[in-house]
Amino acid sequence: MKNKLSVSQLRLTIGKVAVLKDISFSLEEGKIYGVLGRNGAGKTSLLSILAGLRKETEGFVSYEGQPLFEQAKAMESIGFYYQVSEMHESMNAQKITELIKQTDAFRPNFDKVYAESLIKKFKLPVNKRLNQLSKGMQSTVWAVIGLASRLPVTIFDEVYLGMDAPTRNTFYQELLEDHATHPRTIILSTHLVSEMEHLFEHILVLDQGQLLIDETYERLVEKGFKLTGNSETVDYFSQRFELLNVQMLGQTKSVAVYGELGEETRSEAVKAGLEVGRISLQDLFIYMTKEEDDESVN
Ligand SMILES: Nc1ncnc2c1ncn2[C@@H]1O[C@H](COP(=O)(O)OP(=O)(O)OP(=O)(O)O)[C@@H](O)[C@H]1O
Repeated sequence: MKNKLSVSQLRLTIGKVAVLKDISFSLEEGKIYGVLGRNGAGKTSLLSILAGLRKETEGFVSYEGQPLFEQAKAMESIGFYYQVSEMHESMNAQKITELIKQTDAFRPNFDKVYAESLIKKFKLPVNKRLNQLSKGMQSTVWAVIGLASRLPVTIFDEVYLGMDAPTRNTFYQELLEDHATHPRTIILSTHLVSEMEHLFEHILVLDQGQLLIDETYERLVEKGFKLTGNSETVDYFSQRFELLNVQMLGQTKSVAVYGELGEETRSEAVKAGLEVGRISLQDLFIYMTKEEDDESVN
């Protein structure tokens, strides 16, 4: 598949703070990406660079092979939808109907009929101004605009945080259905890992400004697993992998590890009496991004 966006040795420094550190990856056409990271990991900073809204300090960011920043084609093709409170004041003074009309005029792929059907589905009051809506409703309006714009690259930076659970659920369903009929590159940043993981085809994990993981969803969840059993046997097998977490349950040891297990090692481990289990993406994310002094992770 063709690469849409590429990032090479990207660094972003703000003041004296190294916000993004030597990041390289490519995003393919038509895939849904999850960008995961704890608070302050650098998600918004990275996504605003991908949207061409911020310039990197060092490195190279390209859209379809051309430098991205201030490139007209990239600006027309990439949409960035983020948390409501940060949206521009003048936009928030508009009615939903006006916003739809305006978007229809400047986004060539915008599907007005689809937008109106979503507005109905989400029960949004079309004649109210955005700043008269609740935070969750405002987020939903931007999610609707983002979906119906059908841009080649759509970035949702935690736009769903203000929505309640049923609204988020409808948004996820719509996103999957619309992506199936109109494939395009979609990037979703979140820390709502367990509730959104079914959406992702590929995952990037950021941690303290570094890219920790760049992996397909399938391979990522396959590479995280748990070995449980006799302590010495667990140690013998787990030393071949990256150790993520250790738990002692009496004489039984349970470790979460990351790496290529392979069928041969799996059957050896099972033969040696170990239980080999899966770990959820959420746990994998927690283990990989925990800090030394985090007490919430045992
Ligand atoms: N304008 C700025 N001036 C100084 N530091 C900044 C600025 N913008 C971001 N940062 C710093 O960059 C780091 C990454 O911030 P960013 O907003 O990209 O993280 P995030 O992963 O999106 O976090 P969250 O999940 O909390 O929204 C943080 O340490 C933040 O304090």
